[in-house]
Amino acid sequence: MSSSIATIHRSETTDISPPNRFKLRCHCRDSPVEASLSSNVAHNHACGCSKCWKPKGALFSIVAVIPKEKLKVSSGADKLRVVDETATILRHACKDCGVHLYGRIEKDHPFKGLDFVHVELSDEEGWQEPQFGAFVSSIIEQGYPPERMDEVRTRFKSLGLETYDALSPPLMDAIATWTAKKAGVL
Ligand SMILES: N[C@@H](CCC(=O)N[C@@H](CS)C(=O)NCC(=O)O)C(=O)O
Ligand SMILES: [Zn+2]
Ligand SMILES: [Zn+2]
Repeated sequence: MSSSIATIHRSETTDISPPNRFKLRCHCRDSPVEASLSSNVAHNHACGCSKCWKPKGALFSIVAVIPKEKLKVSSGADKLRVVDETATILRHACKDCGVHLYGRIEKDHPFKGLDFVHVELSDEEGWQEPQFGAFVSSIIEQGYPPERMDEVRTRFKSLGLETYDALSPPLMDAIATWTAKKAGVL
């Protein structure tokens, strides 16, 4: 891994014992796809972008990262397909119910080595709480009335969460630092 950001994430995640106890499951009643996670997640947040999976009717996705070696597809791997092969995050969805089990980055990128996951797909408690709202303005692109954005941002504030129209400043700084190092200007 060329970037330090995955190291940062790794130091923030905690191993869970016994390994593979925590499972994410798709919404299929029969033979759900299962991913087993062996650590907690980091940078959990609400994402308003159009690409991250959210339950029907939800305005935001809840999405976090976990080192990819901490995630194993433990059942139903044959039902997974990549939603968009051209995206940076290769989101692996169940072809029957559409739920995204994990998103992985294969190309050179500051977040390569981290998988994107939705902990609401787990029955367990104790996951990191959402830390901020990201890509908030993107909900307008999906039909949300722009004149009602104040309500959305106020709701986040009432939950003690900042809102951003990209990622949070520390994550944007980490991406920019990676890019600057790659370009040789840092
Ligand atoms: N406004 C766009 C934003 C999409 C976007 O840039 N999403 C971010 C947050 S998940 C991203 O990192 N995307 C990379 C990818 O989807 O591969 C949308 O709503 O579709
Ligand atoms: Zn499914
Ligand atoms: Zn997103």
